[in-house]
Amino acid sequence: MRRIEVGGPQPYAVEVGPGLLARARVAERQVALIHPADLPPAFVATVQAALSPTLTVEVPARDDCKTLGVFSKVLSRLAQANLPRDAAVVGLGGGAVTDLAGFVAASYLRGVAFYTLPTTLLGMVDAAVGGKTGVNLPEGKNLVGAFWPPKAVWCDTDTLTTLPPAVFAEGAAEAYKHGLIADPTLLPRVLSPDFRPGGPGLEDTLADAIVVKAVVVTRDLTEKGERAFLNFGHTLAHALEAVTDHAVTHGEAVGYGMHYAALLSRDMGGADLTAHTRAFLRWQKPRPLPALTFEDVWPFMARDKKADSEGVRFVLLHDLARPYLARVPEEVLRGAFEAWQADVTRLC
Ligand SMILES: O=C(O)C(=O)C[C@@H](O)[C@H](O)[C@H](O)COP(=O)(O)O
Repeated sequence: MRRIEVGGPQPYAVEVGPGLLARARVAERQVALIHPADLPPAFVATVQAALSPTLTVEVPARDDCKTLGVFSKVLSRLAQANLPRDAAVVGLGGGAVTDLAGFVAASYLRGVAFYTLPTTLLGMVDAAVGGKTGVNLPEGKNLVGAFWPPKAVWCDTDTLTTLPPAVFAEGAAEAYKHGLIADPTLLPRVLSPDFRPGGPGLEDTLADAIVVKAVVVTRDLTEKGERAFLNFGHTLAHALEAVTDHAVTHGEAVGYGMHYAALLSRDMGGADLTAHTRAFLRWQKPRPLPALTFEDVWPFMARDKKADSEGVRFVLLHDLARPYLARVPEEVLRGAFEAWQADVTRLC
């Protein structure tokens, strides 16, 4: 069992280990439990037994739950149950549902307590930790939301054994990203055969990947500075998700997006780290992309949240663990896009 402390205005702990769904405890007397429709019923039953929720709300799976329509319906369910302000919202499931549940918690009665029980690798390494909550708009990913940190995060590693291998591999993209931006020891460990559900390398590699995020969000909860580095690969990734209406999953898109960001980093004068991002794509084996042009993705990249009034900014790497934010000239963006397309067509 590993315990990772997250500091900042509202400190909390992330616990990583087996059997945690049954051990979840909250201080609040009333609880709204939110989970996706495709979650194994045994997970829901275990958490219901642990927390005796006032109501349990099932929402559509994956990003289909991250809409203003679903958000509004969930809020109505809480209001119809007269859930009071001293209640808690608990998000159980993958990153999409914990993003939605957190935004519900941040908004209902202007804010109630929030807890996360991630059941996917992506949720554990990334989405359930750090307090970025929200939903998508047709115009782009996560365009509406709030910073609303959880009071506790329980990563029950037993849940990972039920994941299809492709879903586990999706989540590995965020752990690999933490290796590229901060802790290069993670790079071989994520690609190692020991890093698998039930494997000997799982708990420590997962926990060390979470530590990277915990350190950053402790220092910069609301992304005034270094938190933006956690967005490495996400400018193209979010565009791929939006332009394909989420047919490309977040983890696949991050794998693709990291390779684009590595090409941009090289073309802007940084070290050539593309062997790492190619190795990751070979390992992850994302589904092939539809044919896309730069013009298809550019409108979505232009709405990226790292853009300021002077335009879009990308997270690039001078070298491993040396991230920085930069504006990139259009000809460099286009050139790297062509190189990226040639690579991903060959590799994936
Ligand atoms: O926590 C962060 O900060 C991140 O950027 C981590 C990302 O991996 C994550 O997907 C995040 O939700 C994206 O944030 P966004 O601000 O680009 O929507």
